[in-house]
Amino acid sequence: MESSSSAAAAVAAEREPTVSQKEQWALESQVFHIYQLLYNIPPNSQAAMLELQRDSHMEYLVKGLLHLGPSFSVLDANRPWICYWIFHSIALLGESVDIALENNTIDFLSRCQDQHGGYGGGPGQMPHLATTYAAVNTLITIGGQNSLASINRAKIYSFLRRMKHTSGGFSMHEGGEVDVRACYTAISVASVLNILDEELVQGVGNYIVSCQTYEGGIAGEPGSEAHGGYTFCGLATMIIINEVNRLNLASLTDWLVFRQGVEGGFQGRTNKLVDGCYSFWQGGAAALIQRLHAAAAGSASSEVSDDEDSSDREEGQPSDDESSILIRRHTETEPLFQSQALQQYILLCSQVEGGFRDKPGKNRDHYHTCYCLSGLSVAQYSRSKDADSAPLPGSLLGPYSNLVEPVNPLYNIVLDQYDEARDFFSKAPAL
Ligand SMILES: CC(C)=CCC/C(C)=C/CC/C(C)=C/COP(=O)(O)OP(=O)(O)O
Ligand SMILES: [Zn+2]
Repeated sequence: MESSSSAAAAVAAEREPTVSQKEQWALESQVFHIYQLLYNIPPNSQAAMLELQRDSHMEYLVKGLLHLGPSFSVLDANRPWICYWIFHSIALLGESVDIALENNTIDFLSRCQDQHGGYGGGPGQMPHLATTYAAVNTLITIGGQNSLASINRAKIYSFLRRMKHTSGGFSMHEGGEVDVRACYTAISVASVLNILDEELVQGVGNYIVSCQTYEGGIAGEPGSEAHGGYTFCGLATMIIINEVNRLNLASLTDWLVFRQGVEGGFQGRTNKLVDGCYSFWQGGAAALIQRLHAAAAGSASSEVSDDEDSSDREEGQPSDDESSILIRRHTETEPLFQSQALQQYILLCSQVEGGFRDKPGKNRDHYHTCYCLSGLSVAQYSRSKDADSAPLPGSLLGPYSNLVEPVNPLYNIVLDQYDEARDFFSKAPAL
């Protein structure tokens, strides 16, 4: 029988931090020390500042919706984006808004829907791929029959076909620029609405491969500089169309991991400053690569054969098996980035009283609030075994109340809402 003193020693040894935990703590305190010096943070304030200020964020977000007015009458070509940034942030916080506000938003977005398909920045405005992506993601985030059924899939399909460009890519709008963002928004919308087919996919992979640069990241257009925003868009698109292995994933990964700065946040491109919004663009891309590794290791092969039935798929439509595996099953290995350091940057440097910002010295806005919270989610769940299982102990920075909802990183939609939409559109009639 074990003596009580050796049992106590065993317990103490179990509690003894491992070398890697000690290294992690040393790194965290070093990073915090840098913040204190840079941003004049008073001593002993670390714990309080590491808290997610949920109430003040909700207040800021709801005020943002009310500011759009009862009929969203402000003159702005970005209104579907504002809706997405706000509704997605609220969903990440696990909250919802008044039903009247939801109905107002559904009604407003219906009025942005063009009679020939796609959504514009406001009623009567030209349909645009970016605002179409934002409107569709908002309606999925609101969820429910009214919201999902308000999307005219057949007309969106015809809009997407009209935006298809001879290069294989897509134009953002009629006569507009062709770039990786356009490929992503078109393919993401088609995939989530279950209207993706060979005609839409044709040539997209070639176009994106031509945008991967010598650095390893992906540029907006062939010949331009690799950038986090476009790297996320290109990588997610290639996964959705099941052509991700055509990218040089080793050099993409190399490029990506070196974009995390000593401050803990990510920069968008080489030699630029870190910025809170890249917490998602780069952090989300890292999460996708991490899941590709898990899928390649075959950890999900049994799940595919059990759960996924591709027999009722439209002929010519790419299988979504690969992307489903990716989302459902993570990896048990360490994340590709310093997840705690990223959470520190988001909470200590980007968070303000109500909302998030690029960096200290900048003002908060809804775009940065959305992408900082999305990045926080990706970081918190970066060591979870499955898509919706709780983060492993030690991977959540700050109190448990900091935990936000998990997302499907391919679309950046909260997982529950994505699941509802997937189910809804899988039952929708074929076009
Ligand atoms: C879904 C969708 C529409 C995605 C958009 C992706 C995205 C954020 C692209 C970034 C565009 C870009 C080149 C910003 C550089 O800005 P900058 O020069 O001000 O910033 P930097 O100094 O950080 O590079
Ligand atoms: Zn930014």
